[in-house]
Amino acid sequence: MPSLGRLHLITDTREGRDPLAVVRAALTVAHADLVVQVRVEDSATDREAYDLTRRVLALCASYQATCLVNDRLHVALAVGAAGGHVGADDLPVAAARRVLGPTGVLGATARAPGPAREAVAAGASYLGVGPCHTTSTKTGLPDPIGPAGVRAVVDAVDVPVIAIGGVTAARVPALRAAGAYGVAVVGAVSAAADPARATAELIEALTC
Ligand SMILES: Cc1ncc(COP(=O)(O)OP(=O)(O)O)c(N)n1
Ligand SMILES: Cc1ncsc1CCOP(=O)(O)O
Ligand SMILES: [Mg+2]
Repeated sequence: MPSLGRLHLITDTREGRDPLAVVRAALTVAHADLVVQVRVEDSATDREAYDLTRRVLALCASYQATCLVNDRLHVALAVGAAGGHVGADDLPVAAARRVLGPTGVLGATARAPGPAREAVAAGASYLGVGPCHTTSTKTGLPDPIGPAGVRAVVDAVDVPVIAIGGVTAARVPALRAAGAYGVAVVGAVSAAADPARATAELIEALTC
């Protein structure tokens, strides 16, 4: 498997957002360092998810960037994306691994060392760990775990840990110091006045 990018941009498909414009802007800066995870609203149809993912994948292909699909692994397979990401309400990690096959990139959400170890044993190739900080992008989340919570998971597994939840460029150094391999963001790029600049700041923070 090629090495995983350190900056994961998760699409924001809420009303009034323009996910393709944001992905395009981020790719012009981050190129192959970017992983784009296509995440649609639960209310979106599979056809909508499929159409968006095809377009994101085409953009990613121009920059040799990686495209993953959140939750809907059949969409990932249908478009030929590199893999997908699952959490507690999605397919179990072992089932997701069977769907994607041995070479697909499979992310799994984990917030604590025990579940993190289980996810890796079941076939996760990286872990999304958080929420690290408070976020308004997703509701119903448990309390933030902070850099110390990230460190606890990092110490328990031997796969890349991607910190998620309220991540900004200013918060990257503490997360990296805690052992995070990379970060996943929605708002830090999608809600920025200048998504390309916001991407550059995140990349810079990740490479320091
Ligand atoms: C990199 C990364 N980490 C965590 C998540 C969250 O996934 P999940 O817990 O399944 O929640 P939803 O995103 O599906 O609402 C993620 N998507 N990516
Ligand atoms: C999908 C998800 N899972 C945990 S936090 C989160 C959203 C992160 O969004 P933001 O980067 O805007 O805080
Ligand atoms: Mg999910």
